[in-house]
Amino acid sequence: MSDSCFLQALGQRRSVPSLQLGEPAPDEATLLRMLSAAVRVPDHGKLVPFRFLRLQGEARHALGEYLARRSRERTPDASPAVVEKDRQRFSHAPLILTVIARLQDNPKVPEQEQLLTAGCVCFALLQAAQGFGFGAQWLTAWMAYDDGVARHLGLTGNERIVGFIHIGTPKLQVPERERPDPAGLLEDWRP
Ligand SMILES: Cc1cc2nc3c(=O)[nH]c(=O)nc-3n(C[C@H](O)[C@H](O)[C@H](O)COP(=O)(O)O)c2cc1C
Repeated sequence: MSDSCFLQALGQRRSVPSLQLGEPAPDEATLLRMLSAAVRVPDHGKLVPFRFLRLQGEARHALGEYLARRSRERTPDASPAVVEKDRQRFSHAPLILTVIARLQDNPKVPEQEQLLTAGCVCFALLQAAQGFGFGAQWLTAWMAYDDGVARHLGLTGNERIVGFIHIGTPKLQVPERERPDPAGLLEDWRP
């Protein structure tokens, strides 16, 4: 990829809402190439403070059934529409990669940096998915922060869900949305 293609890709990155993601998902070889891109993140101390948990096929629907139960447990007066939304959350995109931060005690690398590295992995996955012609969206919602969900997915005590990266083939071209004006965010520090 020439520099200009690379810069063009950076300038065109956008998410595709999970509801608009359908089959096919990346095949195994493509997925591994996407993961190779995603693991090339800045990583202080080379701790590799992340791992991936793949959700695909029937496992997505089984997780949806659990989420519906958990949703009712958390909010007994949740409306049927809310519970149904939770049941369906993982049923749209054909592939969801759960990016899990593995937090380690390290005198030089605080937890925040390890979480940031795992966040970079999420962003790199979005870029890689788009680069391979797929669409992707980084979602969290309550299920990323719920202890019951974490246990259900087999996380250990030092692990955190940083994002569910929904990946598939876009069903439509997503319109551009307004972006911040970078010049307005830039200041010079003056002593
Ligand atoms: C950590 C994180 C969590 C997010 N969780 C959600 C979410 O639960 N629901 C949602 O609609 N968007 C969520 N988003 C926003 C989408 O990933 C995405 O940024 C948004 O759809 C706008 O698209 P864009 O990436 O093209 O700007 C989240 C973003 C981040 C960084």
